[in-house]
Amino acid sequence: MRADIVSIFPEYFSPLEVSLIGKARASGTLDVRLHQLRDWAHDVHKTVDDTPYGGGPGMVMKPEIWGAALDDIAGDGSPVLVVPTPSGRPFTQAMAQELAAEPWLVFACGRYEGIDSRVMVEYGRRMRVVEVSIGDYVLAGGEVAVLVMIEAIGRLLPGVLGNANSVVDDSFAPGAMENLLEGPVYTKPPVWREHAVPDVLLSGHHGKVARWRRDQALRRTVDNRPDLAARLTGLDKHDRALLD
Ligand SMILES: NC(=O)c1ccno1
Repeated sequence: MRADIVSIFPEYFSPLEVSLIGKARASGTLDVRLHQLRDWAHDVHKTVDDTPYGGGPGMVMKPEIWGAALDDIAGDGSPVLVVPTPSGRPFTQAMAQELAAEPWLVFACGRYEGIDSRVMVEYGRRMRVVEVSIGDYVLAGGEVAVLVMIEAIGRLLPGVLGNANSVVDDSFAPGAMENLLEGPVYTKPPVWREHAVPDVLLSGHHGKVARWRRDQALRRTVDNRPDLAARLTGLDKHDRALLD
């Protein structure tokens, strides 16, 4: 996968040089290319924003600058243009899976009050444009949201995770874990400051361990995400007794 990131703060993305994503880049699985948006602004101050039509606070990012940058980066290609914004569609594990199947993503990091909306209309004519929110809160710009998305997407790429099975057991992963949060996890020692690991996990009985883990996931989902619990399907009598 190729991932182009356009930002006025490309230095935000140094974390993409370490850990799993750094290894994915080194192996060639993920080709991240950073672009300084101001390189397409040719006035002496490298201006990328201006006042909003209709008045109101803040500044809006200029369409000409974004157009020049995206034309150069995308050329005649048709990447998926991903625009982080609080007003976008929710970024979910399912969307991460969907985007991980794409060969080429271009991330446009807005700042100030956002990018002139005509940019998304213009590029929607020649490529898929997704405006995405990582949560119901407002950040100072799209950079942190792109870090989140690249991590969530990059870990799904073939060979990035040492154990591909761990993706299957992810919280929110489509399938058995969909709408279920992961339960508690433990490692050695078996007792730590009087806190003992649940006996079932030491039993070696795989069936009982699986049942216990699902019960814990159900309980955590009901406690922390009743909205997800309401969407759970395929629950048996045992599950329902836990939820009530
Ligand atoms: N919530 C978000 O995804 C976001 C992106 C930029 N500002 O907030």
